[in-house]
Amino acid sequence: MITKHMIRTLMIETPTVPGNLGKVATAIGLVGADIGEVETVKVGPTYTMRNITVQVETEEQLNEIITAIEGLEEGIKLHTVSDEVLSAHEGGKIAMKSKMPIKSLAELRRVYTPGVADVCSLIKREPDKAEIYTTINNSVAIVTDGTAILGLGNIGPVAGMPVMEGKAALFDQLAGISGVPILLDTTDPEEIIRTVKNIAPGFGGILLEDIGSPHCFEVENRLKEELNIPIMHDDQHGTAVVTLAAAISACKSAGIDLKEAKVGQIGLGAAGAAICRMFMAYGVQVVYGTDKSEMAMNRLKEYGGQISSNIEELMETCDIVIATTGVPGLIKKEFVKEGQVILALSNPRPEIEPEVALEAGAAYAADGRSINNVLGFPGIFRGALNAKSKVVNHEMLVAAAEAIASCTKHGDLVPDPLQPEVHEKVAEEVERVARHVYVGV
Ligand SMILES: NC(=O)c1ccc[n+]([C@@H]2O[C@H](COP(=O)([O-])OP(=O)(O)OC[C@H]3O[C@@H](n4cnc5c(N)ncnc54)[C@H](O)[C@@H]3O)[C@@H](O)[C@H]2O)c1
Ligand SMILES: O=C(O)C[C@H](O)C(=O)O
Ligand SMILES: [Mg+2]
Repeated sequence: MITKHMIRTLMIETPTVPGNLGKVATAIGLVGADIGEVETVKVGPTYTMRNITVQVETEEQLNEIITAIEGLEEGIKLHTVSDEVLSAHEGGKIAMKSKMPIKSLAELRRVYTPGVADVCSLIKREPDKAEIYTTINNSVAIVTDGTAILGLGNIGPVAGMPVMEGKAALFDQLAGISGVPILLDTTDPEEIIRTVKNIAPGFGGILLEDIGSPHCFEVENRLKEELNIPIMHDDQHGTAVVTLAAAISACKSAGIDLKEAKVGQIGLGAAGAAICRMFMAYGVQVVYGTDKSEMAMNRLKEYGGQISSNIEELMETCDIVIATTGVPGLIKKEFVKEGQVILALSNPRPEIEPEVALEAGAAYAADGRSINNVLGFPGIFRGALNAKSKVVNHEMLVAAAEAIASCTKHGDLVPDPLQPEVHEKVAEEVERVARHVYVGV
């Protein structure tokens, strides 16, 4: 079954007679669409109204469903077709809210002036007190210049805002962190660095998001040198953590030693380069790579990786293949080798659909929806902030990968991202390693 990416909700009326819902379901199924939720909105004496969610590949397929349902007789009526994903975004997904009630003058004076002046003066005298009396230490700036939004490319920061709001929503719900989207109207590395440094006093950490390569490398390295708070480019290190966790789990299930496996990467941009470095630092002996950019290939050589001249050659050589190109369908099913592990991580659509890779002989296959940095970044920042760490370093990232792998059931590649224990475990391990490094044990 190919994953279908368009989700629509159909409001359908059927006479309250057994068998009518079945006719609707058959009409949808014959077109090749998938049915998601079925919600009964109203059961009347003569008719029943339901919202049926369908997942389709294209507009044409949606139109075929509409025609098929309209063609059903016996009083079956299609009332509306709505796009619930779009509706869910109306007004945006996040808000800055007060934690304090302000309903009386006494409360107003406590929360704001004149009371607040004493708190300001205290922080002026003792700057460390900002950690206790402000939200700074629990806030992370989610910074993008819009140059590599998902696999959609350079669509600009405003078009990328739904992703940044999504990251903020995940920070809140999975780790209790206030994530604040910051959209930059520049793609110049120097300007990005200057801007982030100028806003840094308001944050306990900085998450760089969907900033394309190669400028993301300089931006991240310089900010790490010049600022004293945890900084992480999610597309690089968040992705590398989760990919390493998935590879550890796949190898454990398949009885292979990851360090001896031949790992191959298609796409060596922000995500690909970091995955390569992480796997090598973990102890993987050989990492092969291919990219259409010569600069990216040179980077691979610098890291000690081996170049494959094309995708076919890489697929032929490797046990574990990781793709981060942003190009849907790039890996043809004919390239898949029996028993291979294929992680096609591009969002919103992978280089090969997991179902296609499995049918073609892969032992394990997954896409960027399940192997996603959502499993890493909330807990990594929770742990770093709890430890009052000034950095996010390699040891903390490996601890996060091992924590994710330890929460994964045998036969799965990664755990369910909505399982709170996963994020708690990642946070706990990252905090433990960060504290260990700090006290210099
Ligand atoms: N699942 C996740 O958690 C996750 C996280 C980060 C990025 N990603 C996905 O990875 C993809 C890349 O993101 P990025 O931030 O690394 O972008 P990027 O622009 O930094 O890197 C993309 C790289 O792919 C290369 N490439 C493009 N087309 C190619 C082709 N036909 N053959 C070989 N190489 C090709 C480019 O030259 C570039 O080096 C995106 O689709 C993104 O959604 C997924
Ligand atoms: O944001 C995501 O869902 C994944 C990742 O950061 C991406 O850019 O694809
Ligand atoms: Mg991203």
